[in-house]
Amino acid sequence: MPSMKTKRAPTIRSKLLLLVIACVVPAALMAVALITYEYQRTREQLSQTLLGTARAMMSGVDRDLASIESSLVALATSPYLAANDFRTFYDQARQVLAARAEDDDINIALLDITGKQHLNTRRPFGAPLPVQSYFPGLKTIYEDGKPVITDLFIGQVTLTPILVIGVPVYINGKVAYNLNAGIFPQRFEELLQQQKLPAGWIAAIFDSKGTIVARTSEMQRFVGKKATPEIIENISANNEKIFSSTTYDGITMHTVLSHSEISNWSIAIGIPNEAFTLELRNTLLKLILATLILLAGSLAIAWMIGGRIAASIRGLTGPALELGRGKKVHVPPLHLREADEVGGSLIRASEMLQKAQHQANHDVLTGLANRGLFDEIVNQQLALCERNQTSLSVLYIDLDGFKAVNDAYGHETGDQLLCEVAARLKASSRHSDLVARLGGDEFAIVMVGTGLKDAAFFAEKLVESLSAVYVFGNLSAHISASIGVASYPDCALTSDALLQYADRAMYQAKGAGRRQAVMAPPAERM
Ligand SMILES: Nc1nc2c(ncn2[C@@H]2O[C@H](COP(=O)(O)OP(=O)(O)OP(=O)(O)O)[C@@H](O)[C@H]2O)c(=O)[nH]1
Repeated sequence: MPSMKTKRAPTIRSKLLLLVIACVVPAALMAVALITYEYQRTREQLSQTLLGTARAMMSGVDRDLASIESSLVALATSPYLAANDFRTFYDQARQVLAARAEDDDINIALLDITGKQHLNTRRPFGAPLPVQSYFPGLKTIYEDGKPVITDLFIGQVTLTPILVIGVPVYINGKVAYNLNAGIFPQRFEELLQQQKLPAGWIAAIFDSKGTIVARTSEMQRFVGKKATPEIIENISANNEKIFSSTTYDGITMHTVLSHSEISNWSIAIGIPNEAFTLELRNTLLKLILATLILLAGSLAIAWMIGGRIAASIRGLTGPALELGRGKKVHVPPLHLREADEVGGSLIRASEMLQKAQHQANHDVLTGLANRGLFDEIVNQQLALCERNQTSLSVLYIDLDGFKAVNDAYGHETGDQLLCEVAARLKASSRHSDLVARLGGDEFAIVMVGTGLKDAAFFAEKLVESLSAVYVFGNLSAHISASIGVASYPDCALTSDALLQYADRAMYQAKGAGRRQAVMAPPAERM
């Protein structure tokens, strides 16, 4: 026969643990996916909000520049310029600056085409001034007569980074001078600070070449410096952009950039990536921790419940074995409905088995032992008698005149009479004796530890008891009994022989006139 490897089936506990894992892990993964999705959404929303802020800041800068430019354009029409009255024009320019109270970081200068400064509000009128000033875009004012906003450069008077808005001054239809306003970058730093960005966030303004004009932090260190290549690359794209960049200090920033078509300047706002990811990481860590706690708790509960279920099921093992042995099954409460139901089924199966066993060994009408059981018990008891040197007697009982009762009162009354006979036999015999119905109106009794004489004495009494009138309602029946008695070891040594001799003696009783007991003679012993 081929060898068969039996694989051990998984336990309830392992199945429950698997169930818990199958429930908790997908839920946790789903939560991770949702949190990550939410994180991406928030990041996207924040990017859009930031872009809006950058756009608003950029137009604030544009408005500021435009306002300065328009003040200059108005001043450039001053009649004092045409009259070469620079002294009065100087005072007028100062008044314009004074009217713009917040503009102490602006100065006004008047230059001719050679770059000679005729006045500069940063110096008293008449004080020496650079004879050949130059700023980027100076020439174009004379060439195309249009205002210019320069990039950041080092001013000749202040020797610090500065930028200039220059407008043409027309005299007799020709550009005779350029009137310009020098603006310190600090003006834009203030504009950035007004936004009150959260700590760690950085905003910066860049001119058209990507030079840092203002920055929310470390202004002194960075002003006039070129932006990082990533920023410059995105500035040149001339668009609104959301991208990742790294600062000079090596901090990776989530950056938004807004570019102005008017000034050609740009504003960038950056949030450290760390600020973004830290929140996500913390949330994910909390989720993982919560999942682990939940998993551990659920596994512990599953382990406990699995143990209880297993104990309930194992509680059925004993009753199942009892059932197998044909014993009456007792099932204790198992505290699990299904196990209790199986236990109940085992009890019912045991009851059915017991009933079947009883039916196999007993007479259906009287409930007495049948011939099979009688033979079995006689054989068992004979073995004991042989070992213990004790005696045993068999009484073979046949009713006299029973057929007449059947015939006179019917079969049912005959049955009732047979039951009454059985009851009288049971009532007369000892607990240790076995009463059997061998068939029809024939009965037998095996009397353990009883010799031939005692058995014969008992048989005679039994004849009288069985011959007493039988009353069923208003019916009364008269029968009697003939009994043959045989004993071990006096008459026979085997069950068959004992029954045979008792039967023969019973026939002798019949032959002798019925209603009597006859002993099998010891002489007939085999
Ligand atoms: N009511 C009933 N009658 C049965 C049953 N089994 C057998 N009999 C009848 O019992 C009778 C037994 O026959 P006999 O032993 O000849 O009847 P008897 O009148 O006692 O005859 P003797 O033994 O010679 O006295 C038969 O008529 C059977 O049909 C039973 O279970 N119920």
